[in-house]
Amino acid sequence: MTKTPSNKLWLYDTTLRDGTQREGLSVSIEDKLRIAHKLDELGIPFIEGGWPGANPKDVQFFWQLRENPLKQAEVVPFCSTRRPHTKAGDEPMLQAILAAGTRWVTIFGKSWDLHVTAGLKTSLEENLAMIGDTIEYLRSQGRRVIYDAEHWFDGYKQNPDYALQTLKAAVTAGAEWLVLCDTNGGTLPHEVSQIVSVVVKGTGNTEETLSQLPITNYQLPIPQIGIHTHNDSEMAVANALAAVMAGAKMVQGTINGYGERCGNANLCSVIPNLQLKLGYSCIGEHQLNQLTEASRFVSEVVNLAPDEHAPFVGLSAFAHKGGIHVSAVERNPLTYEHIQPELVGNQRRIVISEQSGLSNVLAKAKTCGIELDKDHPQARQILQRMKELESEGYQFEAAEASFILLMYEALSCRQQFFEVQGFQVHCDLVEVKETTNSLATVKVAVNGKNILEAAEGNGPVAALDAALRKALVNFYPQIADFELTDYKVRILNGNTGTSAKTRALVESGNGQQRWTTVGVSSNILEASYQAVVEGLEYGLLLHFQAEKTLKV
Ligand SMILES: CC(=O)SCCNC(=O)CCNC(=O)[C@H](O)C(C)(C)COP(=O)(O)OP(=O)(O)OC[C@H]1O[C@@H](n2cnc3c(N)ncnc32)[C@H](O)[C@@H]1OP(=O)(O)O
Ligand SMILES: CC(=O)C(=O)O
Repeated sequence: MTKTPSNKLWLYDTTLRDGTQREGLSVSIEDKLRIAHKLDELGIPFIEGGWPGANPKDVQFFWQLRENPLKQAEVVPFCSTRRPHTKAGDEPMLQAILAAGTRWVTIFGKSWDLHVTAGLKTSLEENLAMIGDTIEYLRSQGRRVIYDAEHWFDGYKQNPDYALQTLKAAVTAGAEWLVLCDTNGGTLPHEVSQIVSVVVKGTGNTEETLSQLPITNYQLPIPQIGIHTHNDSEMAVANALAAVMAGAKMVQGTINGYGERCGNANLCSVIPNLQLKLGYSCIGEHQLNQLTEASRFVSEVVNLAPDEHAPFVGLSAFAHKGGIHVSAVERNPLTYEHIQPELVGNQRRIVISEQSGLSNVLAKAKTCGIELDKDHPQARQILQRMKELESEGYQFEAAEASFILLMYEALSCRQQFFEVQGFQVHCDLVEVKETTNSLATVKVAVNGKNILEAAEGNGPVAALDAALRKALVNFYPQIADFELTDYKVRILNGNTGTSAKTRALVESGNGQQRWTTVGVSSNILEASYQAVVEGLEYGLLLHFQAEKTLKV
């Protein structure tokens, strides 16, 4: 007999149901299966898989999951109560969730009298019967029931007596969890605290009473309270935390906060806040430190760019740019970090820019294996040169590879793999059916040999890149693995018309790593050429210095 720790919380992920109600997010069955297995690995105990009666994909999902079941999580289908004036047993939707073959099911019903009369167009009594009959029927079929009280907070504010009657109908019929939903996302944390406290007291399951009960194997007295919040007032996470602090034991949310309209409570923020700040127990420590990876995995699968500024799991969540910050963080990370990034699987990053001080340069040098200190004669020179270039339009925070080359240059250890002696680009403006319309010629010197090469491309930068590779590949065969993966151009002072300066950012890769280089000029080709050349140079540098630590 294990006594349930009073700090134990149950997470309920609805990425595969409410998350897919986000505009612009659509997943295949394979995507859903991959995400479900990832959430299972993360230790989420309840995973809402979809609404099987609503579309064929969700039916298939539950069938396919049986062939490759989850290790620890309960997968849960979701459905509404029966329709007005029907029999629960005759409802095809309820048959569909039974056919999903799960232990648990989630049913949502109406708490707000307005929704009953204006939405369902039925009587308040009939809505109570719909909730009760549906849950009773599912219980009679051997299912355990989570009841989502839709529009709970709005309903309670308008007509508390009726809202409480809906919960009573659910509990009397056998629901084990009552999940209070802030469906429209308009409730504020102080209201959530107050209203959840009322319901928790009503169940008799306050922290004081719970601590005196002989609770075994994580079984809590029935019913327990859960929370499901939406982010329309940007309060979803705060409201979920407020509900837990008022006694809720289940938190529903989604990875990356995906969900209808402005989204749901973001579990990537809810979990570390609960676990690291409030001392609740949700998932294992070894699972918490997979949170960043899980967040990025899900954004990759659903094909949405990750939010780089997301708390806890974003690329910038522990990125330090201001020189004052970097100086202090290098001495003690607590000065500018609210948690250790590694606890959630993230990492500290130092950003180089005109906001940098010497500390940024030293920290960045260290990540390249270069041991510099503040008294090193070249350290301040690197900082000053970088700031001068930033004032001319270069941007190193997005182009670390160019900054590293600049550092090597200042330290007189920049290896010259090749020297570009000139280039020409010819653009064919005549409309042709073929995609090729640019021709570049380059003159390069390698190891004292002069090479003249030409290549075509579907644009001038592609042609230039191809000509350079052609000229160099015989000397450096690894160049065959390099590819230009992204190219961005920004006009820096647009009000000067065609004489404006251009910044070109080129992202290159070698199949294992990616790096970005920058060029700036009033000539767009010249800016692109600088970035392309540095891209090739940095790729070679990575290749030749892969294992070498440079000591200056
Ligand atoms: C708060 C939430 O997020 S709830 C989940 C919302 N998610 C979705 O709606 C996604 C999946 N939905 C669907 O695929 C479809 O809407 C379906 C299959 C569920 C229903 O489709 P349709 O039968 O064509 O109905 P439609 O979508 O137009 O309207 C919803 C119906 O559900 C009824 N309904 C809404 N809530 C409930 C409820 N709690 N209990 C019973 N019926 C309900 C509405 O009254 C309406 O019925 P009516 O058309 O007989 O008046
Ligand atoms: C159930 C649900 O998704 C909601 O009320 O928002």
